[in-house]
Amino acid sequence: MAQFTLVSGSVGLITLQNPPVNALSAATRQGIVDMMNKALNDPEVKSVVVCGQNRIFCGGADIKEFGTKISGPPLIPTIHTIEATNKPVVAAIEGSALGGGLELALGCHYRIAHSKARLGLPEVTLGLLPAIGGSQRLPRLIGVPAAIELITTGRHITAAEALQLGLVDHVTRSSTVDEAIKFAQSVEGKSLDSRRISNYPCPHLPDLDAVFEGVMQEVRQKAHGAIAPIACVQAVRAAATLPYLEGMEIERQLMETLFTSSQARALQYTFFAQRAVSRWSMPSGARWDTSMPKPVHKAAVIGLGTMGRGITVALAQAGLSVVAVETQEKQLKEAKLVVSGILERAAQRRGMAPTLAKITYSHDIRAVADVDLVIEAVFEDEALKEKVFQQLSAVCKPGTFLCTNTSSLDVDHLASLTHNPELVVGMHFFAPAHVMKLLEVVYGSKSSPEALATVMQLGKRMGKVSVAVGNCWGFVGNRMLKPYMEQAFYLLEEGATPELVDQALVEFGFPMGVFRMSDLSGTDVYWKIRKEAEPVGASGQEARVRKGLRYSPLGDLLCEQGRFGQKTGQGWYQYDKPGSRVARPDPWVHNFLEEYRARHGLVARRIDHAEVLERCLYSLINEGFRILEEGIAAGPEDIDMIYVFGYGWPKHRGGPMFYASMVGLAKILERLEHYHRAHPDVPFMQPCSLLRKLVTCGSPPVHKWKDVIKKIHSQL
Ligand SMILES: CCCCCCCCCCCCC/C=C/C(=O)SCCNC(=O)CCNC(=O)[C@H](O)C(C)(C)COP(=O)(O)OP(=O)(O)OC[C@H]1O[C@@H](n2cnc3c(N)ncnc32)[C@H](O)[C@@H]1OP(=O)(O)O
Repeated sequence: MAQFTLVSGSVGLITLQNPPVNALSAATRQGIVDMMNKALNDPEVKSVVVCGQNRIFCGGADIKEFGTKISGPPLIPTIHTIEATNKPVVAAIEGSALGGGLELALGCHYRIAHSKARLGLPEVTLGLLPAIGGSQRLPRLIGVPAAIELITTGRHITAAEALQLGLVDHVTRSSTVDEAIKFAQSVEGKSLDSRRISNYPCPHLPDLDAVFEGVMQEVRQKAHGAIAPIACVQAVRAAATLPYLEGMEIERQLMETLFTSSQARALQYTFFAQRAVSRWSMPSGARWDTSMPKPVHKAAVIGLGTMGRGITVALAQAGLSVVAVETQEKQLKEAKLVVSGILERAAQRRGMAPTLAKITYSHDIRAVADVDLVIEAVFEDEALKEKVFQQLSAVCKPGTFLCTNTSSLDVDHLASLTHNPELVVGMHFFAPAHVMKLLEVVYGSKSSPEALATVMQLGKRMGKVSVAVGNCWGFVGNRMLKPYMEQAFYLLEEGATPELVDQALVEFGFPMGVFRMSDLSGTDVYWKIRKEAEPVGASGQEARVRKGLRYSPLGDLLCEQGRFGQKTGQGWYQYDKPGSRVARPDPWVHNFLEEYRARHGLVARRIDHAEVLERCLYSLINEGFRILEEGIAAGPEDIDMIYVFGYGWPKHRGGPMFYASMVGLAKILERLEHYHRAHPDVPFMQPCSLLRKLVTCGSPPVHKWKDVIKKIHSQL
């Protein structure tokens, strides 16, 4: 797990060996301890270089060990030994030096990095803090403000930025290990007094209290209830105000609290779930490792509205040649300006040349004749999309993959209009498409494994978290949103205000509540979908029952007043002017709700946050179980990643299905039964049979659910 070699006569080269990322597993830590002792006790060794096998220094602590009984030696004493020795120790950083890996490097006397290396302390993203001395050494080395920023965001930085911050001593484009060996020899026998970071005083900051107060406020606001960022600030404050060893004790105490927290478990689950969803499978048995993607060099986007523009940017930034098609001249002109602007600003931020030349614009759909893949992103209108798919099937070269960015239409139906339905796949992007990480990749009943593999690969190239899902109304994300929004409307009918519902959801950790979100995306978006799905509710109709089931027309009534949300300056909230982002409670809405309740003989009652969360979240979770039962999502991780990366579900709660397992499946079942008894006309509250089955099986942990689902499917 770590190898020692004597090189150049006097340099002890210690190589971490734990593929794929040389994580600090118990065996690797033992290897480091043993090899370091060997190097420091060997009189032939005058200096030491630490590096990692396969051109990666170290990906940090072994995350798989968290949540298990930790064995093996701790690293802190070894890092103290390294720092205290009189033999110079140089870290040769290639690939990544992250978390515990960077903390190990901070204990070395010198750090040399390859120009392509990435460095960071991402522990916060796993619900932890850099607890191998990182929270104490980093501020001493690069100053409090920069250290706080890096530690509380967990951002990976480039070698160039690390050099600028003083985190590394030298950056090289040639062999890092060779340079480190030469450098180590050049400093053999020299004093290391000025190289021991734990001896540094923390750079002085005037008005420390005010600085930390401001930082804490900012971090708290961004954390949405996550505790690790707060602990990170407290640890850095200890570094800034206490002697090193006292700071280390604070670091240890804070870590003790975080290490066993449910938030850390959720965030670590998210880390692995994010990687697990790329290992997709289809009900037919086709899988990621047996299906070959086709190369995609040139792609086309049809329709340059908001979504089409974002998709064009994402494709160009992924290095593809793009044909962007828009039939309306004015829209085409505007799109060119917007797309170029986004690409130029992004390139400027990255210090690179923009990729404008990669895009050709056309108002003629025939311009897509030679592309490998098309993404249709025209207005969400069934007849229009049908026409586009028929045209695409006629003009594209054989073998071109045809994708639709629909959020609600039937992928199978669109596929049936083409000559090759096996080449059709849904690509459900989220706005803004070049920013949002989630891509729902929807396979239809005829989509080929090759088509799915190609689109999943393209999603990866675009930097998306791509999740393969089956074809059904709303796919996974929007389908689960329906019961959530429905419950929010019912709560208003029963006495809640939009502010109360939203506040409960924000306190849970969502960046915004359901009504604020609805105002932001436009209250008319779901109005249109509702009207298409249930055309019975003509304008003005207030019936609270549809097809024998409870229905709330509140959203429809609001839209009939022209209150389409932020863009019109009025929705569930009021805004200073159309487009303004500051939402204020609106007495008009309160009156509207009171009048509505009076008209329907509804008596407002007191509703608390717990009820809001149970009704909105448990009904959404229940639908998640139905999706799993039907095989629309392959596993709970798929649903969770869709919610975390597309719907603002707080990462530190792991996604709805993980959250359900943390709350306890028996409790979720009991509460759903309770609400279903109270509202028998709300089918979304009727507990799904998979949930019942899991509870009967003793509520297994989330990673075991697939076994129960497989059994259900095999019995079907
Ligand atoms: C009771 C109280 C006790 C209190 C005290 C207990 C103390 C216990 C010790 C605590 C130590 C705390 C301080 C240190 C903490 C840490 O270091 S936390 C880890 C920090 N590191 C990271 O967050 C890095 C995570 N990894 C990455 O960002 C990327 O993987 C990468 C390194 C940049 C490489 O990216 P890429 O090339 O894209 O590959 P991936 O697909 O992401 O990964 C490849 C496979 O490797 C697995 N993996 C990656 N990192 C780790 C890791 N650190 N541990 C375990 N496994 C890792 C990843 O899952 C992939 O696996 P597969 O999916 O199976 O292929």
